[in-house]
Amino acid sequence: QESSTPKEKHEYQSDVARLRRIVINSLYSHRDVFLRELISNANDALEKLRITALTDKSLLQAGEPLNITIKLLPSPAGTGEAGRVVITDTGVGMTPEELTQNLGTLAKSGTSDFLVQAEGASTSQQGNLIGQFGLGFYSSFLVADHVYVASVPAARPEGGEREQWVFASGAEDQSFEVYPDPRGRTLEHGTEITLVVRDDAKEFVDPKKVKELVEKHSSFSTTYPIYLYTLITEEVPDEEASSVPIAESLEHEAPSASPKSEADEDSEAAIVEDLPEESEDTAPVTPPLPPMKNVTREVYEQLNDQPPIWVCDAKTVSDEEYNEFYKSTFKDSHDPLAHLHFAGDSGSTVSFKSLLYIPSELPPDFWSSQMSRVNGVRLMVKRVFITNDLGDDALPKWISWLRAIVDADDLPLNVSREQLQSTKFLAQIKSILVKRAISLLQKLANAPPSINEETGEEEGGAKYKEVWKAIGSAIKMGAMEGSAGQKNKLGSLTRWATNTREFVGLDDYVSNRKKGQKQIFYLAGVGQRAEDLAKSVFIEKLHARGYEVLLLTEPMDEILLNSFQRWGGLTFQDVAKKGLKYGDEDLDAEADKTEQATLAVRFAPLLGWLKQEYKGTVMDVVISNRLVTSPCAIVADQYGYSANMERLMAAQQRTAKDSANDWMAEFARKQRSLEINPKSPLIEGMLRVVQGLDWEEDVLSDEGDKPSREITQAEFELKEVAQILLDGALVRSGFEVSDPNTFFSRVDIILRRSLGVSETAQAKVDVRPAPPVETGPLDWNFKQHEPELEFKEDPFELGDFDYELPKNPFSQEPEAKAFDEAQGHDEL
Ligand SMILES: Nc1ncnc2c1ncn2[C@@H]1O[C@H](COP(=O)(O)OP(=O)(O)OP(=O)(O)O)[C@@H](O)[C@H]1O
Repeated sequence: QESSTPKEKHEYQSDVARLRRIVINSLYSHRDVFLRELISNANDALEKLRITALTDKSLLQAGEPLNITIKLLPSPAGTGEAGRVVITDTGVGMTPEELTQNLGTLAKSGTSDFLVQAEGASTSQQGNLIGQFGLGFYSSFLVADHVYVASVPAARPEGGEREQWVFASGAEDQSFEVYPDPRGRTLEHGTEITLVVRDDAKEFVDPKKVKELVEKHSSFSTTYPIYLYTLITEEVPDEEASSVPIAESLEHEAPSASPKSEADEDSEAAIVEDLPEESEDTAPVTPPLPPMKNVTREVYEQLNDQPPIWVCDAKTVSDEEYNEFYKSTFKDSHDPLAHLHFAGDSGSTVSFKSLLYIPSELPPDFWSSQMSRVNGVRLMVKRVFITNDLGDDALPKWISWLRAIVDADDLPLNVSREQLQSTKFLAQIKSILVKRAISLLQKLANAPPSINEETGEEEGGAKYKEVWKAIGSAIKMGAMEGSAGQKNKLGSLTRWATNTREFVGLDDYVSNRKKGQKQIFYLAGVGQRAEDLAKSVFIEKLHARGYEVLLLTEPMDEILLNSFQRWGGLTFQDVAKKGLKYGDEDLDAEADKTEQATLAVRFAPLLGWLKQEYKGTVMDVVISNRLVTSPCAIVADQYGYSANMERLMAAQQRTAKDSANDWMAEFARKQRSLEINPKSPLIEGMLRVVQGLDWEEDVLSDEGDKPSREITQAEFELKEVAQILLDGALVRSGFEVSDPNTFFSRVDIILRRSLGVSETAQAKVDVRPAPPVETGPLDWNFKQHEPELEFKEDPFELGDFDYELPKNPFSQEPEAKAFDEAQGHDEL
């Protein structure tokens, strides 16, 4: 394709060069995808033409063929090329401007982000990433050194004629050329892509290989015929060179004289048996061989003459075929997790066939994108693509991950989306798809676990684990915003981790409840791991008693559960809040009551003292029924925030600051109680100290917050312990301590006391300051190894830092000098 016409040279957009490099680098072992990509582009161009021709009749004359042809051509001798693959479609084609724009730049959104990600990834990760991004035209360079794209637009450009132009580029080039095709017009309209195949990719010029690839990747992906054009050279008798016409000479000769194929030999063997035996001396007459010559024929063979997959009988289609069809149609490099193939009736007398797929992950922009009208439903009429934009009848956001083909039999071919919308068809289709997808999910979720005999792996229920991992959060979203009917079905499909099991449905939880249990217990900790939540102080007694607790780790979990209000007749109970009932309290009611009454009397002094101590911080101090080993916990009241809710609210307030929220948060913070564990030795110890104090009368006569009486050393120390106990309870219960510095200073004192170390002794601080400010010029030419900065030995003598600790009035030691900030800095 040498041209004498002046060629316009264009630099590739820098992103294109980067993408081509990644494609070529990472996909060497998946080179064969190039054919799928180019066929997919050809299919798109044909669809585009057919659809625009519905409104602009001038674009397509009646009877004009819409098809794709793959030609495999040998290369001229001595060129060093392995051959050429030429893929031609009779689609919309491109103007010279479109050739430059479409093939020289990347218009895809998110390209830059993708490139940054891909460049930082390993080669195999790159392969995966690219699979998701879509390779498109640039995959040509996986097998070709040079690519020529000749194209004629179907539409006449404004004020001009339709011309055939060429886009040409080498695999290594930083630029490409666009010029009028020196061959003139060879195409009516459409695009012809010529790949000059590299020597190491010569397998792709082999018809057998190409047939195999089309069968594997593309046979179902286009409804337009794909033809394979090959040149076949055969040896045939040369009639002209023969004096006797061959047909005539054969008439007189024995069958063995004709050039034989293997089949001929077989049939001849069969005939020989029927012939009368010849005497040994009758030698067979050997006829003269006719002269032969090589004849090259053009052969067109349709590669996709089978009907599209969705109209086939499901029994005749293998899983692999379903998966291949999915990957090429929906441009996904991963197999789908499940499919459903069914025929239906829309309810408005339109019958249709449909094929649904659950992809292996949510689309990358699932959470970030606004509701998109265009999603993964491809609407066809009589096998011909109509639209993938269902307008207002697009699938709801929660299920927009669904990939589906819907092919209606009884609609006119030239129907437009607007016309469809005026009928009820689209709305009916949408509701049928959602219903069917939910029933597919239910089937997977309820499949009993079974063992695959070949692999020995668990199947059935295991498949749903994969599905849940991939789209579980979308199912939760559906359960939250779906209609009442959907809410229950989707709620049944949700799965949770618990303290005893990993993957539990709500129905399963309910049937596993203990006698008398009226609550579904849950504990929420957004962003935490379920196994860490399972160790929470709030679960210890429930766990020890054998109750199951749902562990919620995603932000919407708690809101979702509360939106159900009840499940299977049980209410939901946050175990970090008041109101926890085991349901068997009545069984041992008398014994329990007596024990509670005894404990209440015994611990009354401690409860009273703690209530006084924590006044304004917690609402109440009570004896706990939920602790086993931990000494205490902070429990939110019904209207208070659990630690989880408090964190969520705090995150929200950072974005939406308003005083009503602040007020609410402050109110909620106060709605909590401290529960103490009467069985804990620490609590027992505190009780003993309180019993030794003489404080009750003082407090009763006290009007202010601070008792007017003298505080003894024992009470002072108990106050410190009480503060640490409260902060510890907050942390244990997942809350934040209000002032971590004070908390740790207190811990510090207790540690010193237990070690017999002075409570006021200061740490010796000896810090070498940074050298003086650099005044010399900046050296931009950094050497690989910069010389080490030199410091003088111990250049400054620093004064000791003092660290202020809360002062203990009972300490026998002289008071330490307070840290003077200004003085400290002066010294520096
Ligand atoms: N055979 C063709 N006929 C007409 N236009 C084409 C053809 N092949 C490519 N194009 C144009 O070139 C553009 C870029 O093609 P490319 O294959 O790189 O990306 P894409 O098809 O948009 O995306 P992807 O293939 O990744 O889904 C296409 O959007 C289309 O406009």
